Parts: sequence; structure tokens; C-alpha cells
Amino acid sequence: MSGLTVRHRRTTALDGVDLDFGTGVHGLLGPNGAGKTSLIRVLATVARPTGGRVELFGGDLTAPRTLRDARRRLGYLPQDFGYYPGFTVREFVAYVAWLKEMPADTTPAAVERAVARVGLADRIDAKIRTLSGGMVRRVGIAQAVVNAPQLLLLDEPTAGLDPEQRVEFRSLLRELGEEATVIVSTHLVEDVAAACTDVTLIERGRVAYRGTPQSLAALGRDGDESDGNTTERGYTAALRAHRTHLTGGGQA
Ligand SMILES: Nc1ncnc2c1ncn2[C@@H]1O[C@H](COP(=O)(O)OP(=O)(O)OP(=O)(O)O)[C@@H](O)[C@H]1O
Repeated sequence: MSGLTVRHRRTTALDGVDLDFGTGVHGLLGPNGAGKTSLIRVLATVARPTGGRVELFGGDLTAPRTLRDARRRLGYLPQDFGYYPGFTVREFVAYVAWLKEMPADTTPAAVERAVARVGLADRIDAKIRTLSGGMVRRVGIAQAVVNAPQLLLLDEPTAGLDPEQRVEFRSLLRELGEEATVIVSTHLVEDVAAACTDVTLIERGRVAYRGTPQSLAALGRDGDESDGNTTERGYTAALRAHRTHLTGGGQA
């Protein structure tokens, strides 16, 4: 994407963002309201940019053919994902597969595979309304991966997962990132450190930092240990540097 701009009335959510993403797990970090969701929504083709250019799978997103092709090839877990509580897990994931125009003959096996990947095989025929919040979140991840997407967009996927599930989920992320482009927004710096191949820090609609989790951690290596781990301190240092830069140096 180049010059990507998203405005909501008078708020500028993204302000001329240039980024490209290849295979791997890309973490999007940033404070509340930084613009992470706006970025993911554009890539998921559910929001139209106000300005700039976005290419997905080699085509410009404004072309109807690219748009339709992209929708089949991507997986998306929104922050608040809508589902039908009366559907079973199997029915819901199969419904999403149908929306993505997956071939009917391969759908049942793909649904079972996706549900097994998130550790819900034993609840596949349970109605979603009977599941816990963390399990519903995992159904959200299953529906996002059912079509083995080449681009997987996850907005706060670890919210509501317990620590054990988070650890399992990170290993699923690493596995998915071996073959696909995975973009994951999170507030949890530890998710980034554990699962991401690179990290992009968004602040006030701009890219404040991009690098590996290791290089982000290096920024926080010299800090006070009572101020969190090195990645958290690196995050704070990168944000601070960006804010200083925005205000013309030294006055922030
Ligand atoms: N539909 C909307 N209408 C008006 N303003 C919006 C809308 N969606 C987002 N915004 C504003 O755009 C900015 C960026 O929001 P966005 O949701 O992209 O941030 P975020 O980084 O995902 O935040 P969070 O971590 O809180 O989810 C914020 O100032 C937000 O208030």
C-alpha cells in the first residue's frame, strides 16, 4: 500500500501509510485509536480508503475482479465478529466457507480441519451460544482460516483467550505464517515477541516503527527492569521517539 489514508469525518485514522507485507507473521502494535483496525479493515475489503493505493495479490483493490478474488483468498477476524448463536460451530464455519465460494465437495473436510486447528473438534456440533467467550473467539479464528487463506487478517485475536490458549494460538500463528501473509493487531507486546516475524508500530495514523521483535526489544534493553520486559520498554521507547519526531524534536 502507498499513501494509504483513511478519514472518518474529521478524524484521520490513517495518514499516508506506505507498507508492504510478504509471507510471515506481521504484528501491528499501537495505542488505542492509533489506526490498526482501520488498516486491517481496508485490507479485508470492508472499508474503502479515502486516498492512496492498495494492491492485494498483485492487483489494484479498486478493480472489481481483484476485489472478488481477494475476498476468496483472504481470511478475516474482526474485533467484534458477528455470528449466529443458534448455529453450531460446524454450521457457522461451513456458512463462511460458502460465503467465500469454496467448492462444496471440499468444504466439509476443510471445516473439520479448521475447527480442529483451534482445538474445538470435540465441540464442533455444539451451538455457539453454549460456548465460553474464549471458545467463541476460537470459532472466529476457525472461520478465518477455513479457506486456507493466503492473507489472514486478525484484529485482536488473543483478546479473551486464557494464557494456555494464547500460547497454543501463537504456535498456530507461526505455523500459518510459514505459508501465508498473516497480519495480526494486538495490544499484547508479548504476543508480538513470541509469534511475529516483524512488527509495525502505528501511532496517530502513521508508521512509527518497523523492524523485527528483536530490534524492538533492543531499544528497551537499557531500561529499568521494573518497567516491564525489554520488548515493552522498546515499544515505549519507539513511541516516544516518534512523538518527539512529530513535534519537531525534543519538545514532546
Ligand atoms: N467509524 C468511525 N467513525 C468515526 N471515527 C472512527 C471510526 N472508526 C475509527 N474511528 C477513529 O479513527 C481512529 C483510529 O481508530 P482505529 O479503530 O483504527 O484504531 P485502533 O488502533 O484499532 O484502536 P484500538 O486499539 O482502540 O482498537 C480513532 O481516533 C477512532 O476514534
